[in-house]
Amino acid sequence: MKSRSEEGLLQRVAALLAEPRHADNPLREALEALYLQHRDQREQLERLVNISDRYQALAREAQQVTQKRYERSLRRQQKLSRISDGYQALICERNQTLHEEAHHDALTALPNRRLIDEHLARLDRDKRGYTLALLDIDHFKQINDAHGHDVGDALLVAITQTMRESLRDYDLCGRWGGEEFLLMLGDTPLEEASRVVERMRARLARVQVFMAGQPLSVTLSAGLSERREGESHLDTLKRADQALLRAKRDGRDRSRLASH
Ligand SMILES: Nc1nc2c(ncn2[C@@H]2O[C@H](COP(=O)(O)OP(=O)(O)OP(=O)(O)O)[C@@H](O)[C@H]2O)c(=O)[nH]1
Repeated sequence: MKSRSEEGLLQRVAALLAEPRHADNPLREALEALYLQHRDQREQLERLVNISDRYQALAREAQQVTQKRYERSLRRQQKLSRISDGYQALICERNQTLHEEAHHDALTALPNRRLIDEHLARLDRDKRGYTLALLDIDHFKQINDAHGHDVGDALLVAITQTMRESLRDYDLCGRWGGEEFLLMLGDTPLEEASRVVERMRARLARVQVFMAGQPLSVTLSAGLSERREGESHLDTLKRADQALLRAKRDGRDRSRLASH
């Protein structure tokens, strides 16, 4: 703050003022007043510089505290948002699982009645042509009675696996009831659907599960109906069911087509 030459000058002035031989000097009084005024101003300036330094230190400290607080709050926000993202992903996954469970059969994982109904309603809305095929395992009760429900279940699972593999990408197969399945073949006329179903029945007849080393297999009967112009899926279904009944009556292990 004080330069060395200024300090030296002040010391010289103070020494001159202290000299008794200058006591009567006419300039002494003015010099002393100047000296005192300068000293006051210097002290005042030093105080101001001190205040300014303290203020700057405080401002720096406050800025650091604010910065730390901001970083802490940012970290907390990031953590919360990570938790919230994870939670949302979990809810989304849960919803998907719930949706899957609500629309699929627990044993075979095939679409259940609810999903089938939604699909049929969509087909009706789209006013597209389609053929429905009801497939029913023949004498399934005998399998259950002779070998137990678990073997029946295993056979159902094996059959649905093969059904899924035999379907075209745009077809849908659902579990209609216990041992009954519904194929929904969009944009497929009756004759073409019949070929698809016959191919599938032939493959399904070759599916086997083993019981005490003995192979078990089943045959399936099918009833097919093609949607008539303006008809609702309920009527198409009814005609497929009647055709299935005929297939059963005619000896099972065969398909019957409803008149179009
Ligand atoms: N293991 C097992 N059996 C089932 C399941 N759902 C239905 N069933 C059985 O399937 C059998 C169906 O019997 P029915 O309706 O008399 O028909 P079926 O014996 O196949 O005779 P037809 O259809 O006339 O050829 C019953 O014994 C049901 O208990 C299931 O999820 N698992």
